[in-house]
Amino acid sequence: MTASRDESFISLVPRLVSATYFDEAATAVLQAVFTCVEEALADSPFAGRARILRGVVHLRPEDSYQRLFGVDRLSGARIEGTGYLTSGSVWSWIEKHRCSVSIDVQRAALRSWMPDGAMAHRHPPEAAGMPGDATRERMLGRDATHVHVVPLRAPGGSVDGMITIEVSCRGAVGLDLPWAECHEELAILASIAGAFIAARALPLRSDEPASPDEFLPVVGQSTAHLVELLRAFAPRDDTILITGPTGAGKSRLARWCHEHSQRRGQPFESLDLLGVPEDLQMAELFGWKRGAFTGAVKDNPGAVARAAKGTLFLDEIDKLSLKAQAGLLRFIEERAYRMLGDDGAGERRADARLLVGTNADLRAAVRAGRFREDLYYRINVLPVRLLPLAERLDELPRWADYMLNRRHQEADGTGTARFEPEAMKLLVSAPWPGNLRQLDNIVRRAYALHLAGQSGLGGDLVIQRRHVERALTFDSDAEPSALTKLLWRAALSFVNEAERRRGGSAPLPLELTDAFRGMVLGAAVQRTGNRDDAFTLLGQEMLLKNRNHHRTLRRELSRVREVLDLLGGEVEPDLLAVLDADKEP
Ligand SMILES: Nc1ncnc2c1ncn2[C@@H]1O[C@H](COP(=O)(O)OP(=O)(O)OP(=O)(O)O)[C@@H](O)[C@H]1O
Repeated sequence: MTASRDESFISLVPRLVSATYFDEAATAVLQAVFTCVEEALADSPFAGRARILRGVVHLRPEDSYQRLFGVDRLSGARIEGTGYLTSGSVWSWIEKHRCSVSIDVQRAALRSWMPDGAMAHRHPPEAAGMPGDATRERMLGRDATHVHVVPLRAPGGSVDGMITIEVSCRGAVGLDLPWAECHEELAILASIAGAFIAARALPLRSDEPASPDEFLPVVGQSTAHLVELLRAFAPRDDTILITGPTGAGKSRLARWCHEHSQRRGQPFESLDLLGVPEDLQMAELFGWKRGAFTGAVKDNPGAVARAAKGTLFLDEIDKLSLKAQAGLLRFIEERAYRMLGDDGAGERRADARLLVGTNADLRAAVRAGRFREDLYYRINVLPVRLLPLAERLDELPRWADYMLNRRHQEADGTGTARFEPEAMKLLVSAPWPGNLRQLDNIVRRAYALHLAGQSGLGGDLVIQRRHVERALTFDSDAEPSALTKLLWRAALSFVNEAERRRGGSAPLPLELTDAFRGMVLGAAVQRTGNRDDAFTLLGQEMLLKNRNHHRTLRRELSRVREVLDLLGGEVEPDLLAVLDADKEP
């Protein structure tokens, strides 16, 4: 190692230790990287012909959060936005193999420097790890003919990000820049950077604080860096994967991304896959032609077509069947799809930007074989994680105030509404497993309790501690809100089906929802194993007293049969067992 390389290594650690912001640390790392590469270039046949254009440090550990910072070598200017992100295929390749890669952009050749130092491969253009044509075009468009990517990884740890160096050397197409001479030193630099940067989760220095708006009314310290990132990601057309617990606000954040993209003003279509049975997912996504299946009485364009020119948010993506995963992958790769039952026109195309949400661990789903690995990497281009409310309590008072005032406006109240300090303290100290959705419910309940105790809506309104206390007591079991959510989803599924049958010979009238009573009774019989206990459990002692419950159960279950006959398809084995038992003499 030369003296100046030595120096840059030695000075790197204290600079990383004293850095308070991510960009300071990234700048220190990139300066050491530039020194290392420039010395290798100076000792090579490309001396004077090859020049470093820029370097980028990109942090993306475990999909939880990201930081991106780059430096233009010539001007020293900070590189903004995510336009310089190396492609998702490179990321998945280095993450999988923990190797550095060198890309000859014009020749579309890729060399992997495996960590054991022994192997170096060349790959044909279509091989895994190679950036796609569009990304290579973009690289060439900014004069980058050679790109070297090093995994950012603390010794022995997982891959937490990558360092990318872009070099311009038009005369070196098909020739190796001196990566062989410097890739090991770069790997050492990256491991020092990994140990200090990834572990410390340094914040981004933000010139302009993220400002709240209609779609994201509260941006506190906890989410400021996330919003910073999203401001960079939202305008791009890449897929954003929003992970986070239920009720944390993923759908709203997706809408925010749409409103901050060039597609704003175009359709925003949201499809929650939890509410769509697996055998209908392809149809809901890609549409169907009349007669494609029983009950398809008229054409339906599907979510992808409805989102054309705009954005499609697919929530609960982990619920996608393997068949629909294959369809979605094809749509992402080729923007092409086929409507169900469309044998004539065949292939259709739609330009829809994809945003996806999930509450599940998609990596675990990939390992378990429930989620396709290739699709995972396709949707995991820009992953962001929304924290549970319990981890952003600094924002809770503002959320509570915002939700209260929104409720007050909806109720046509005049003046302002606020929580007294003791009431707010109680909110901050409560557990929030249901996140923002639960908070919204509590706020609404406390508001209703307050109104119940006074005559009108006039004047300023102060919610007291006792109202919050009572609202929280009702809510002490988080289950009811989960049930409400599921009931709502069932209602949406029902309406979806009714829409599908609109105008057909077998419509879906509202009366069929009465079958729900029968299903609940059936579930209770199945759970308790005994009709008397089931009716007692559901507060029907009167029927038991008169011994009328057998007749009631029979009547309710016959409604269930009616719905099942109309809808067709598979029936849950437990429900089938209850129905069969009812037939027995
Ligand atoms: N930006 C926001 N503005 C106003 N209310 C919000 C916002 N984000 C979340 N909420 C409240 O939280 C509720 C849940 O939000 P959202 O549906 O976006 O969460 P989610 O994470 O997508 O939930 P799930 O995973 O259960 O679908 C909303 O109905 C609303 O009451």
